[in-house]
Amino acid sequence: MSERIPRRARPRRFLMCPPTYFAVEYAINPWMDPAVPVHRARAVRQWGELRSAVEGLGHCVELIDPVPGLPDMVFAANGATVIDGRVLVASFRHAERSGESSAFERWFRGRGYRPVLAAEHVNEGEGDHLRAGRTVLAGYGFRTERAATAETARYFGRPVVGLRLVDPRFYHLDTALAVLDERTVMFWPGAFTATGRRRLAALFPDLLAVGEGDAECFGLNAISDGRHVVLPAAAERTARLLASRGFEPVPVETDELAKGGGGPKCCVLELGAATVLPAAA
Ligand SMILES: CN(C)C(=N)NCCC[C@H](N)C(=O)O
Repeated sequence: MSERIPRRARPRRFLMCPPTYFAVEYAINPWMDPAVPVHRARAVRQWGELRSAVEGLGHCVELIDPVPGLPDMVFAANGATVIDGRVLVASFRHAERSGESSAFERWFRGRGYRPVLAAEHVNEGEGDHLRAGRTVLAGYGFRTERAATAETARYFGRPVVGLRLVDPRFYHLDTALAVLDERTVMFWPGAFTATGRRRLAALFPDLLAVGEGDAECFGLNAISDGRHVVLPAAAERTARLLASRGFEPVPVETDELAKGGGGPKCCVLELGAATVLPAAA
């Protein structure tokens, strides 16, 4: 199953937030250590390269203004979940990030998105909600709460499959699993319960397991358009696995941003399909 499968890129629109105020001033995940210096200029450069890589694949990037005092806002994927133009604005687990909700809500309302709803339950947006065809995979346990699953299903009118996360290093679903296309998912099995692993196996004919080492360098925090997969350069085994399946890995350096506990996917929030054709497809 593999190299011969023709992979088709789907152009998307993404929302990103420049890391103007990026810093590690508190620790709300196991990767953050305020004692380790952050080189903001390097983070800004890596973020710029990520943006260029995404745009270079033919995707559109829109920007939200960063807000002083919200150093994690660069991880825009957490700001909301957007499906078919409906917006469910995140409600953050930690007070340190709660100010981001109103910034994202204002952005969506200002751009004319409707409806826009502030989530009632703790719900960290696309960090824990990944689409696979009509189904939404919903991680819960560390950030998003289990009750959010029902709210997400009601609001979007889509089947939502809850997946409990069990390893605190992989506190958001998109640190432990990447949807490559409607039938192909890659994941690190150790981040899930036996029930979760069974659910994934039942849903995806092509379920690719990656090793713990690549998961630890955020190799699963990848952006797939169905053909190209943007992922951290350090995840070399994952890149080889993807290539063997006919995907085109696009490595980027994001180790400075990783000090905040995220990778490439954390920095982009999907807004929907783009109308332009991808240059690289
Ligand atoms: C995949 N996504 C969106 C993430 N994993 N987000 C990174 C969030 C990092 C932030 N310091 C936090 O701990 O919330």
